[in-house]
Amino acid sequence: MSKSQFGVIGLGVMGKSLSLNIAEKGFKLSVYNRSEGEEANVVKDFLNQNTAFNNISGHTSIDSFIASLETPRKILMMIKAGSVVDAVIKQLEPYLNADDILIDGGNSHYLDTKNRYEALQKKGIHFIGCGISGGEEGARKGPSMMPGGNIHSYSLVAPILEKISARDKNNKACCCFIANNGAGHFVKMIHNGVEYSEMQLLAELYAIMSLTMSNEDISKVFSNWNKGDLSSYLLEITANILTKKEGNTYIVDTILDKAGNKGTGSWSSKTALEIGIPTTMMTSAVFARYLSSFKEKRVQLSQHFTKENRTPDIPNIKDLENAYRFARIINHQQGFDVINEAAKAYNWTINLSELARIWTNGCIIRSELMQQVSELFKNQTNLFDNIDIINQLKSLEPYIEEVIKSAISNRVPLDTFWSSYNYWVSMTSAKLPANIIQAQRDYFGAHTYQKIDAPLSQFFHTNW
Ligand SMILES: NC(=O)C1=CN([C@@H]2O[C@H](COP(=O)(O)OP(=O)(O)OC[C@H]3O[C@@H](n4cnc5c(N)ncnc54)[C@H](OP(=O)(O)O)[C@@H]3O)[C@@H](O)[C@H]2O)C=CC1
Ligand SMILES: O=C(CO)[C@H](O)[C@H](O)COP(=O)(O)O
Repeated sequence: MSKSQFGVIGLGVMGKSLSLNIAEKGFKLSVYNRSEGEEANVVKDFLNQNTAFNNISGHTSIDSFIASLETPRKILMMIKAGSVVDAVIKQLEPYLNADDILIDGGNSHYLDTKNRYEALQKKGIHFIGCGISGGEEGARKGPSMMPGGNIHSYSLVAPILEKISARDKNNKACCCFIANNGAGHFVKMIHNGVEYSEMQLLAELYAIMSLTMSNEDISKVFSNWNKGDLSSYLLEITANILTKKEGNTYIVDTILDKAGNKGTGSWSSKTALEIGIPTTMMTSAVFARYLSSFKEKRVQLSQHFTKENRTPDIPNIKDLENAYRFARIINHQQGFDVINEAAKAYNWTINLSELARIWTNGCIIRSELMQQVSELFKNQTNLFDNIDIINQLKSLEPYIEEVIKSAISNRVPLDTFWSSYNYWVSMTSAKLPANIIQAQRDYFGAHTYQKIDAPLSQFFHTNW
């Protein structure tokens, strides 16, 4: 019997969908899932539910899984990130030979990927840390794929990865080699950071609009926006979420307002803090999720505030639309800025235009704006180097100001909209009050300061 061209380890949400996608594209595939305890029937159930595919073989032992694969082996791990990945690599290692290719498609931390890449490289095993985005549906129909490692190992699996990934508007695969070692997982991490802000902006719009509007009406506005330059996957699904009912009840009205997270947003923020890039929006979106988790405390404290019996004064739809347009540009600039700086720090050559291109379809942050960003990055690496973007943000400024004023008057927290505004105003201010910070630092700690009227190489100290 001929051997399989590809193997997938892990038949969870993503692993199952990717396996079906790979099989559908005609590749002979082997799948493996652990089979202890509750997991006893995972592989059997998967095969039984997908009898239409006769090119998938299922395995519950590593021995038979490995023996079923042609060499060099090409294996995708689609498993829980963290120590599980190390444990599975440890299980696989005795069976792997030089030139075999192991891909980690989960949301692993890029520094873990770097370490795994270097450890496996010593044995001649190719390791590819591949960010994959698109959720369950994207994985089944075509995700956006962000492989990192080295270009040689990528070239060995490119025919499969590029075949199963989404297509951009020119029918090109939404998959390309990102850069060395952990770069693929790095950009996926920042993708998720941008995703956090995009989600939070929509949640904040919902917060302010629902003061006077029904779910149905908010959904109509979002659907309308989704027909033009604001269109995005997240806007589309949020419009759908708002109208979904169970019986007579809107499901969204019954969902507890405590947001979860699996870590990639906070990793993005920590990384940005470490390399000194102000990703204020994704960071405030992470904190907004954390704040939401204090539900019991919030309920207790809210008792000190009675709702005023007056009609809320909410901004008009045009203000909201333009504030949203403004904040999304800032969010994308911040996300790509941290990627650009990290690329310098880690010596990665990342083509930002190409990265934005593979995010135009398949992934969670796919959007019309991403398409425009991909075009803009053909000529520059910073959106603020484009005069049309500056003029657009300038013209949008009054709208976000109206939205913020209204949020204050209605006591609605708009963490991420505020962040975008503050960032923009700071970034476009020639003078900030950091002279006071420098004086304070020098006062209490003799940290010294530079002067506006002296060469920047000179540092001064005052005996305050
Ligand atoms: N869901 C999503 O939208 C996306 C998820 N990802 C990432 O992809 C990866 C998989 O996610 P997803 O499919 O959603 O997760 P699931 O929880 O659905 O599946 C997790 C998989 O990991 C396996 N696993 C868990 N613990 C162990 C262990 N100790 N030893 C061996 N195998 C183990 C599970 O096996 P078992 O069934 O036996 O428990 C299962 O196959 C994660 O890193 C996730 O962050 C990336 C993009 C999108
Ligand atoms: O990677 C993803 C989408 O791109 C996953 O869905 C991820 O789990 C989302 O992150 P979180 O659970 O922290 O919201």
